[in-house]
Amino acid sequence: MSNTFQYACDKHRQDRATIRQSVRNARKSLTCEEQKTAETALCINFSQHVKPPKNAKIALYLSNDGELKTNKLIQYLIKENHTVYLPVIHPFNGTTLLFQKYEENSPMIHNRYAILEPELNCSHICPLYSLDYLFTPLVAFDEFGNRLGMGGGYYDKTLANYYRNNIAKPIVFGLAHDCQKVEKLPIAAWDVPLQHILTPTKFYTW
Ligand SMILES: Nc1nc2c(c(=O)[nH]1)N(C=O)[C@@H](CNc1ccc(C(=O)N[C@@H](CCC(=O)O)C(=O)O)cc1)CN2
Ligand SMILES: Nc1ncnc2c1ncn2[C@@H]1O[C@H](COP(=O)(O)OP(=O)(O)OP(=O)(O)O)[C@@H](O)[C@H]1O
Repeated sequence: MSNTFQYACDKHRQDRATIRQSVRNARKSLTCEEQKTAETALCINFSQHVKPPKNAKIALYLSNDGELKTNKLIQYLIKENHTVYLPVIHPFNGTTLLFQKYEENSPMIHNRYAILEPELNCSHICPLYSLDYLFTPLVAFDEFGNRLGMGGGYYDKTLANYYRNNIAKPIVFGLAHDCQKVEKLPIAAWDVPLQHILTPTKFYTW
């Protein structure tokens, strides 16, 4: 590998890490009150812009690290007779995600990042292509629908074949606070762009 190419790669990685750190700090400094308001506004904005099919299968996540809280949205979706799925880090490869059905009384455990996930139960796993909607967490997004995550590459790896194979389902959304929007992200070849982003006040479509 040439020195120039190596320098460009290192710079790119460093730029992504800098944005990741500054946006993580911004969302973590939101007050409890701001988080609560955002969580309620998200439910309202969802019901105005997103019209799931009847009895839809919808993957979300449980919030961590200042992420937009999803608890109210999950309760709302269950009440509307949709089925909610949460990510579980794959027990064998440890690098991709499975999506497991979540109900109020589902047994939960902490994963390696101390994020709650359903205790693995193979009969409750939904194949990716049977999900109607997949809501991904993200650290930063830009006006082109690019997504920067926590840096584990879990969603990118899970969705790697998605666009290549031109698969219709699931529709992939990002969920974020408004303060997570940046002008332009330095993108990587493996980044999976989003079709929609929902924030407490906006709905973006590409
Ligand atoms: N709520 C939520 N769930 C999710 C994700 C997410 O971004 N948010 N993920 C999205 O992919 C996956 C988990 N990915 C994650 C990757 C890194 C860290 C994290 O906190 N990293 C620490 C360093 C941890 C270590 O030292 O091992 C850090 O950067 O401070 C958290 C989640 C699956 N579940
Ligand atoms: N499709 C893929 N195939 C192989 N490696 C991948 C793939 N996607 C991502 N990676 C690897 O994962 C690492 C982390 O990727 P990246 O920084 O884009 O994660 P992220 O999008 O921020 O995290 P996440 O998707 O977990 O929220 C990268 O260093 C890259 O090498």
